[in-house]
Amino acid sequence: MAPETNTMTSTTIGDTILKVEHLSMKFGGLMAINDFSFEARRGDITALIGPNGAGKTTVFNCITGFYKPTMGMITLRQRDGREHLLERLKDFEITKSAKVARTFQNIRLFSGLTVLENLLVAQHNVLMKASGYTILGLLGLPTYKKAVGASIEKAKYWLDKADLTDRADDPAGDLPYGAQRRLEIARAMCTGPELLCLDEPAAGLNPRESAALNTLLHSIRSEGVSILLIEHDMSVVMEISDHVVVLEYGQKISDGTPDHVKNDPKVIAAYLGVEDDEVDEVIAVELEGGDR
Ligand SMILES: Nc1ncnc2c1ncn2[C@@H]1O[C@H](COP(=O)(O)OP(=O)(O)OP(=O)(O)O)[C@@H](O)[C@H]1O
Repeated sequence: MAPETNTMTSTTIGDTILKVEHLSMKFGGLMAINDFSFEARRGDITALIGPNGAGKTTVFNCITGFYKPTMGMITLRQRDGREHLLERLKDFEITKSAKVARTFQNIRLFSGLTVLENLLVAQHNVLMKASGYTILGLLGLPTYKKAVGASIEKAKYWLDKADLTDRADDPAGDLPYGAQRRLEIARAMCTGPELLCLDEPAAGLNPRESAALNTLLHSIRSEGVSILLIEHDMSVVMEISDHVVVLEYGQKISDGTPDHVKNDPKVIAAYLGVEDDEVDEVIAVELEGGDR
């Protein structure tokens, strides 16, 4: 069990951790997200998929405080029952108070710092709090020393989970691409999130790296941490997700289990690039196919 990570119990499985209601985001004349609602359940891996430009990253940016939505409500419900309206919080409060962590499409590590240092820097907030924000605290307070010990334990734990222990002292920038992706996720886990948002974590990975990523995500889920994922690689989505939500042109077109979504004619039409007025035709053909 990860240091300070809560255990998943029967009372917490299956309840809602994130509720997005009537979310809209307008950029000038472009309605990037239009009245979009969905829920992510605690302990699930929820995937947000859709064609290029559908609005997936915009939704992530609204959830994690990088954008203020034009309209809508985003509620994060913590294990202890506390609720946070994310659209009202600043991005750092979303990480610190609501316990939402994220990674980005492009890797954002401290490439000159070692792998271990990247994981310790992520725990800066906890360490500073334990120091009482004073130099005396840094030098002598027992609470600070205890917090340092706990941070190192947590870093070691996630190094192991991300299969990076043997690279702990190497500069992060020297790691192969797939290992850098896992380090980013391990670093996000060191902030102690309840919800982890991953923007295309499998992009650019080879099959072996992709399998290592899946193992890491499964182990995160087994700790009771919920995952919200944007992903283009359908084999990753279908293999690891409990729940899939599909966006097209900023609107939800499907929502359900991977099997449900995979067989949804609207999703098939969206991915095949069928025009709106041809969707009914595609659906009819699919339904006929289903009857055979
Ligand atoms: N800051 C911005 N200013 C103006 N338009 C934006 C901004 N961010 C996103 N958009 C537009 O909003 C729409 C949705 O973009 P978004 O990046 O959210 O889609 P996406 O589904 O994540 O795409 P991809 O799969 O290609 O990453 C696009 O038309 C995009 O050009």
